[in-house]
Amino acid sequence: MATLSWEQVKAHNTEAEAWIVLHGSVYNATPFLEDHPGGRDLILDLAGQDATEVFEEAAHSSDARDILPGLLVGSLKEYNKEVPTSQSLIGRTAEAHKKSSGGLTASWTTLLPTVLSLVAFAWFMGARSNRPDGHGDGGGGSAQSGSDHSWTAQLQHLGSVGGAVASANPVWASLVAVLLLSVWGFGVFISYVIYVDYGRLDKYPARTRLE
Ligand code: HEM
Repeated sequence: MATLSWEQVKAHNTEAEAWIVLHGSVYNATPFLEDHPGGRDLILDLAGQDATEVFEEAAHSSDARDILPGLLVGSLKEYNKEVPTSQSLIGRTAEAHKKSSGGLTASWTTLLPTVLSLVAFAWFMGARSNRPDGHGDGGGGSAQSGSDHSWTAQLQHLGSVGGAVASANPVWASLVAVLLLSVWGFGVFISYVIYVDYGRLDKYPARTRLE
């Protein structure tokens, strides 16, 4: 690949030879001028110059970037500017978004309800088997002790009702459990799809600006 100097780049500032510099590489934009969705003038105004910042500010898509290799002339001899691509900005924006939501990343939002339900289930089962009477799970418990109105007693009661249903009709109980799990899984899946889609700003028009 040809190594070019700034003098050479600056000399190619006409419509017939409109060279622009992007991230230290030199491109001849002339064949693409008429096809540029942002208009030919935007590129022509920058002919013979470094267009990296404005190019990235316009958040060009990966489709736009795929055009570049076909226009490549060479690389600039000296170029030490580090301009992040809007593609990497998108990655960082998604990352920052994750952090700003209190560390509740996609995997946590998936894991947390699972862990909590498992803990609650284990606790219910434990509480149920530790009941002093051990019988009458279906409706018993309302007159067990003075603490029955506390939330823990209510939860234990709920657990014992669940346990009674499960032992009375395990097939039905498993079907309900599977149904609930599927609804929950579908919810997690949909929120994840929305999240990932949201993070992919490159899918939207180039005029989308990154904050
Ligand atoms: C050879 C270099 C360039 C190529 C291959 C290119 C390619 C494209 C493509 C394919 C789009 C459509 C949207 C997308 O896919 O991102 C676009 C839009 C755009 N480009 Fe470029 N571009 C180049 C240089 C520039 C430069 C130097 C500017 C300077 C400001 C610029 C500004 C814009 C703007 C503002 C839009 C949005 C147009 C709109 O949404 O109406 N582009 N470009």
